[in-house]
Amino acid sequence: MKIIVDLKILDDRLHEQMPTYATEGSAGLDLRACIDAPITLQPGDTTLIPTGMAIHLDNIYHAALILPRSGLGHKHGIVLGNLVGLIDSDYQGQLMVSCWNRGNTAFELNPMERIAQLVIVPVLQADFHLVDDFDASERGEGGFGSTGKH
Ligand SMILES: O=c1ccn([C@H]2C[C@H](O)[C@@H](COP(=O)(O)OP(=O)(O)OP(=O)(O)O)O2)c(=O)[nH]1
Ligand SMILES: [Mg+2]
Repeated sequence: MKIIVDLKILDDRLHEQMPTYATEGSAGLDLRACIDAPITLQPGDTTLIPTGMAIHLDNIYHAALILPRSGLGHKHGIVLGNLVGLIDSDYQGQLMVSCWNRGNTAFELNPMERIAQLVIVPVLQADFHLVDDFDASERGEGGFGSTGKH
């Protein structure tokens, strides 16, 4: 489904490099590192990177997720310090990416490099109905491998 989302550009360089879906079927928009000079991320380092943009989803049934890019994560160990970023629908600040070098070699992050991706997702909010017992389900309380390995 397509929705319209308010977006503010906070870094002029983005006017030339607006976030776009790379292909018609892309789920994520790549976010760029709006930094002024290259940053070297040593193994184990985590640093907060500004993306130069803000969005206001303005709908309690929408959220956005910041996810790693698979190439950076798999080949270079560059993932997110918070594993996944959750952007609330009422957040109006700059989108920030916590960049973590979980690998064992240094990584140079260059200005305007695509570092992570943003996926907009639907959300359900719950009102909780307190109960003493649940209606029985097939799984019950089994988890953590309770169904076996194969
Ligand atoms: O990777 C991220 C994660 C969060 N945020 C922004 C948007 C989000 O709506 C806000 C708060 O995020 P979260 O609720 O995950 O952080 P918190 O540590 O619980 O902070 P708060 O007390 O502000 O909710 O920070 C980012 O820009 N990037
Ligand atoms: Mg929070």
